[in-house]
Amino acid sequence: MQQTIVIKIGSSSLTSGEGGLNREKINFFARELAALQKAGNRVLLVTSGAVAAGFTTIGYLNKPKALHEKQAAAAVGQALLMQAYNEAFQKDGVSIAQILLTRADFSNRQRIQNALKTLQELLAHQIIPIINENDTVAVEELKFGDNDNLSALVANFVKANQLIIITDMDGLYTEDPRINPAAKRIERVEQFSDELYQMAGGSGSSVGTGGMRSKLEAARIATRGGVSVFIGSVLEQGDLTTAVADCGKGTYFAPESHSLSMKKQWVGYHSQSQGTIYVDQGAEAALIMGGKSLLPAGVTESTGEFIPGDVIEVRNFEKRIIGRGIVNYAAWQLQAVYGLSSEEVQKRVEVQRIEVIHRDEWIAI
Ligand SMILES: Nc1ncnc2c1ncn2[C@@H]1O[C@H](COP(=O)(O)OP(=O)(O)O)[C@@H](O)[C@H]1O
Ligand SMILES: N[C@@H](CCC(=O)OP(=O)(O)O)C(=O)O
Repeated sequence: MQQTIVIKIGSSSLTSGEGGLNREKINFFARELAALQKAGNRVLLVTSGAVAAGFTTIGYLNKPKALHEKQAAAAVGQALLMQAYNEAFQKDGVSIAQILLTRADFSNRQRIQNALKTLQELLAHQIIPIINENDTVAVEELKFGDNDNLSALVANFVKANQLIIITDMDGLYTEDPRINPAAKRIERVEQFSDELYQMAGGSGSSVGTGGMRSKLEAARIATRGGVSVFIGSVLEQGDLTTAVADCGKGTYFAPESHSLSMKKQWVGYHSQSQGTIYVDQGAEAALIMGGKSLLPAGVTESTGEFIPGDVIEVRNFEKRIIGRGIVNYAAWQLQAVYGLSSEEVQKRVEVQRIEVIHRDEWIAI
């Protein structure tokens, strides 16, 4: 069966710790991806490695931390990365294309629809799109940073069958094996839990960014969109095909059977939030367990200058994010009715809908 497969390769798998590209590895991955495409699949690559590839050319001794330095390194490295991929894929007679995206592009309907049409056109012509974050223009607060989340959004957007996240570790372990060598690998995940998130730590290498935590977040986003996910290693010839065939060296995540609608995906993951609403424990339970809408009675505070129709974040009494939704009140209207009954609210403000967030426009995170 022809499948649409998004493959994400992290910096740790493409570069050396001291910076610079590892051409042998790039040639190897190009061969693996070409084989997958020749087997009849639609293949997209999300690649990291621009910063790690470029920083030595600029003269930095280590992977830079300041944003302007990372952006400069990425500008140098992205060209080197594409040059290396181009030469590698040419050997297998495969053409490639470069796509650079930012988080802001996903929140803009027209821009992302254009990107989708471009991707579809490329795939129809057997060209492998190679996607990275547009590091030089991304603003710090809105950066993907690690590409794991970017790969999940891409996978959902193209309605991929599988997302394969290739890293330097053969899957998710009960603890970072670099810290505890006795940690055990988790073969399959059917359901996400707090316990699972506690296992996943940050990056263990000098070139990686998000570690297992951001990979787990990406797996959650993609599986909610109906995409199967694999996190693991691809080291030898045939490993990628094996990973796609459900017997790779890593951890598999089952897709949710009732995947989120495009609208809910947009609310939860693509859109930019314009403010935050804080709710009490009763409202949290109603939203999370009861499948109910949020009413003013459960709101304790809000921040941001939102207007009706904006997407906002919802946080609980511990200030932990619990979800996102489309708000039916302007910030000033909501401020006038915190904690009030719906009857009281109607006397004080004029709103289209009494619910602060309707349950159909709410997504738990
Ligand atoms: N529970 C865990 N299981 C496996 N790896 C983990 C875990 N927690 C943290 N890690 C770390 O995550 C790293 C992979 O993430 P990262 O360095 O961001 O790689 P990449 O560049 O491939 O995205 C591993 O090298 C490992 O040290
Ligand atoms: N867009 C950046 C990604 C940075 C990064 O380190 O990501 P990752 O290796 O996936 O954790 C780059 O190309 O360098």
